[in-house]
Amino acid sequence: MKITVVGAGNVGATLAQRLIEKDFADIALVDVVEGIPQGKALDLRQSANVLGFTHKLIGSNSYEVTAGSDIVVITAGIARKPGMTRDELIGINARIVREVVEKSLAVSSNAVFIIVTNPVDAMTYLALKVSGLPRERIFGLSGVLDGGRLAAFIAEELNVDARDVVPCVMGEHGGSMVVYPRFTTVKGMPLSVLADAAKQQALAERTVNGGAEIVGFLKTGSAFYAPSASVAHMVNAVVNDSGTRMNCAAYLDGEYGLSDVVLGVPVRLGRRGIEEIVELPLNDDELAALKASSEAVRKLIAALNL
Ligand SMILES: NC(=O)C1=CN([C@@H]2O[C@H](COP(=O)(O)OP(=O)(O)OC[C@H]3O[C@@H](n4cnc5c(N)ncnc54)[C@H](O)[C@@H]3O)[C@@H](O)[C@H]2O)C=CC1
Ligand SMILES: O=C([O-])CC(=O)C(=O)O
Repeated sequence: MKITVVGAGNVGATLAQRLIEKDFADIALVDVVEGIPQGKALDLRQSANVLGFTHKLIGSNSYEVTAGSDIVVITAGIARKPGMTRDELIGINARIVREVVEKSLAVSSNAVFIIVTNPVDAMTYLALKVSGLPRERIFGLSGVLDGGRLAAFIAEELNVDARDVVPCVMGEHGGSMVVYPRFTTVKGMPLSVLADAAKQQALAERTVNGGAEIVGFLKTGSAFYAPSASVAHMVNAVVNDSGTRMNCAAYLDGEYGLSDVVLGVPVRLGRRGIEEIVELPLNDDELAALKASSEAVRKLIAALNL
């Protein structure tokens, strides 16, 4: 296996570290800034002796080293600062994602693409259109991260183990994201039963603002430990052809009554990418929230002028 990570910044470099330490694939780390991918890859390689991994890790400013990749993860782009929404990144990041998709695809025509760059739903849509690839092969990071945050907040609030939480956050990776208490469970019990309405509301609000909360602390950029762990979880499912269910930003073609839009929904991930889009039995209110979220993403997609 060979995995390319484009963008050797906070998310990309931490992801490269997580992946090389799993020792299941060669890793190519690419960035536009000279020296950064080379230096970070060299630094990581020097941990092989003590950590005991055997796969290759190369850093470069050129896509030659990425040729023949099975998976390409795109983290290239700018991150937001305090006071900004993810949407404000769209102009610069759309240009970057377009270029990265074209250059990566030219040398890895069979790869599965995982988009991280924000605003991720619109960037995943852009990547689909630029590449012309089937929707199974391009999807984005959203629900795994947002669900991980919800699980952390539930663990703190209800004094349970985060590992026992099966979270369900869908829709946009942005202000209109939707937390689904009926489909979020702790040891099989729905959050809608475990917590009163006010607590559910507070947990949902903190989840929706989870990214901004970290930006507020860090000041210079956004979260990267949980994001890189979330992408590694997605990569793992593809590498192992596991069929594991998780929520990702996927192109909808009639599912949930929505078409021609990218939105966070439950999917099964395997070697070919999205094996299945899972349609939960949402009630009218739950479906209305997902539709409203799709409208927010559609506005961003329209701004791409594709
Ligand atoms: N979808 C999600 O859940 C998440 C998305 N993100 C997004 O991921 C992106 C990256 O975040 P960070 O790693 O924290 O940012 P960062 O600023 O630490 O790293 C970004 C890297 O991209 C590189 N880059 C810029 N243009 C490039 C190009 N044309 N080709 C190759 N590399 C290029 C930069 O040189 C930099 O090293 C941001 O857009 C951020 O909003 C971050 C966390 C979660
Ligand atoms: O908040 C940001 O801008 C980065 C991101 O998407 C997240 O951490 O959820």
